[in-house]
Amino acid sequence: MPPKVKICGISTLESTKTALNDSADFLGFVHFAKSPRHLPLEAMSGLMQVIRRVNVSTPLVSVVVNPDDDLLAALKNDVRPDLIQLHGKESPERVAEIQRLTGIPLIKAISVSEKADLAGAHAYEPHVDYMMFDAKAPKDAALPGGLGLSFDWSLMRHHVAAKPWFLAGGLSSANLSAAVQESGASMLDVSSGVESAPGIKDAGLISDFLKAAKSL
Ligand SMILES: O=C(O)c1ccccc1N[C@@H]1O[C@H](COP(=O)(O)O)[C@@H](O)[C@H]1O
Repeated sequence: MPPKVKICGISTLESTKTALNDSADFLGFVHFAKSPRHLPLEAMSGLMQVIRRVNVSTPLVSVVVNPDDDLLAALKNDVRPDLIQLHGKESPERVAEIQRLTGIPLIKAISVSEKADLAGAHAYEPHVDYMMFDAKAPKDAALPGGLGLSFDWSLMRHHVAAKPWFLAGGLSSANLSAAVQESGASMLDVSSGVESAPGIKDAGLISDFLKAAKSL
């Protein structure tokens, strides 16, 4: 079975069309002011409404970082994504609270640089539908993800998980086969690996990535 793919950091209808034509399994939209992929909530909501007119089956994911209750209320009441991806330093208790507050299925991203980072993942599992494992950002980085950095994929090999998980960080059409082989991932998440410049999605690279993943 080929891995499922989430194309993340989408901000235009053009890249949405390419991703859907080539059978992306999830589409991600980032709301984080420091990101070159940042979408204000109104724009995210508008784009999602347009997408839903032509496609109701592909889950649409709002990616946020340490969201406060006001942002969660806006996501729940106005944007209404299928999933919320938490890509900050949210504690397991906060994730449980976010689940209660929104009722929206969650993806929790964990930053990984060494095996010990994986142990903390289990505490989140009761509160989420999916986990995500992404490379740990450098201390001085402006973003917690979307940096095109990978981690040692073999760390995932013996990870026993109660929830399905995405592998993220520095993936591209050139390395995804090795990443799947080394990590055992059945779900992939990509952003900068399908861009020509930070925040600029490239139709050819999106297509290449999806075709390479679907051919595994
Ligand atoms: O992409 C961003 O700008 C971003 C901002 C804030 C939180 C998360 C973000 N991106 C997530 O990181 C992964 C991996 O990115 P990459 O493929 O290494 O560029 C991306 O898919 C998003 O889920």
